[in-house]
Amino acid sequence: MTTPSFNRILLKLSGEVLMGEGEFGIDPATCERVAREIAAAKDAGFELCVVVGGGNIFRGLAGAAKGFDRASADYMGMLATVMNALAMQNALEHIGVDTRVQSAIPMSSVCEPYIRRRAVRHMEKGRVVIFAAGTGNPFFTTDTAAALRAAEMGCDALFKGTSVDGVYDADPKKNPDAKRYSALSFNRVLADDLKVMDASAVALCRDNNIPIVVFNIRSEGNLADALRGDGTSTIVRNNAD
Ligand SMILES: Nc1ncnc2c1ncn2[C@@H]1O[C@H](COP(=O)(O)OP(=O)(O)OP(=O)(O)O)[C@@H](O)[C@H]1O
Ligand SMILES: O=c1ccn([C@@H]2O[C@H](COP(=O)(O)O)[C@@H](O)[C@H]2O)c(=O)[nH]1
Repeated sequence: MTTPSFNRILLKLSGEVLMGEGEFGIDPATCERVAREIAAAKDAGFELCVVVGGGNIFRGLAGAAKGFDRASADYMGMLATVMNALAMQNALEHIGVDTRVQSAIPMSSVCEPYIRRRAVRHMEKGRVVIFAAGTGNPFFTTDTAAALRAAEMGCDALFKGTSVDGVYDADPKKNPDAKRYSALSFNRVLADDLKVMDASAVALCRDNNIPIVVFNIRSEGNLADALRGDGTSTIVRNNAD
C-alpha cells in the first residue's frame, strides 16, 4: 500500500490496547512500548498529537446498559481517558519525550485545559500533545474527538491504532470470512455502515479531507510501518471506491 506523505498526524490510541494482555486497566509495559513507537515517529520527523480512548476502563454505553444515566456514564468514560492520557504522558516522559496533556474537561491541578492555539504551539515546539476527555461532551466517542482535534490541529491524517489491522467488509471479530480493504472511500464506510469508527468521525474527516489510516497497534513496529505506508492497514479517503 502506498500512503501519501504526511507531516503532522493525529494518533488515535485505543484505550483497549493499553490493557495489554490483561482484561481491564492500564498495562505499564504496553504504555512503554507504545511510547517508544511514538518517540520513533517523532525522531523520523513527524509532528504528533494523540487522542486516547477509554475502553480499557469505562465505556458510557456499557455503563448505560447497566443502569447508569447515559450522560453520567459518558462523563465517567471521559474521565477514564484522562487516566490513560496521564499514563501515556508518564511513559513518554520516562524516555525523554516532551509532552503536554490537554483535557476537554478542565481540571487545572492535573493538566492543561484544551486551548487550540496553545496546542498548536506545543506541537510546533516539538512536544507531543495528548488530548484527554474526548470532546468534553457526552454522547460522543474518542473517535469523533480524534477527527475533531485532527481538523483543529491541521493534521494531514488521522492514524487509528486499534486491535484490528484495517477496515473489513464486516466486523472481523464476529465474521472470520470478512475481507480487508486496502483503501476505500469515506462514503463507502458510511453507506455500508462499517463500524470500525463511528459515523460522525468518518463524516468529519470526509468533510475536512483528512485521510484515516486504520492499523493494528498491538504489535511492535506497526506504527512505523503504517506511517511509511508499509505493513497491513487500510486507508479511508476521498477519491477512492
Ligand atoms: N468493518 C469493520 N472493520 C474492522 N473492524 C470492525 C468493523 N466493524 C466493527 N469493527 C470493530 O471495531 C473495533 C475497533 O473500534 P473501537 O472503536 O471499538 O475500538 P478502539 O478505538 O480500539 O477502542 P477504545 O474505545 O478502547 O479506544 C474492532 O475491534 C473491530 O472488532
Ligand atoms: O467525546 C467523548 C469521548 C468519549 N466519551 C465517553 O468516554 C468513553 C470512552 O471513550 P471511547 O471512545 O469509547 O474509548 C466513551 O464510551 C463515552 O462514554 C464521551 O462521552 N464523549
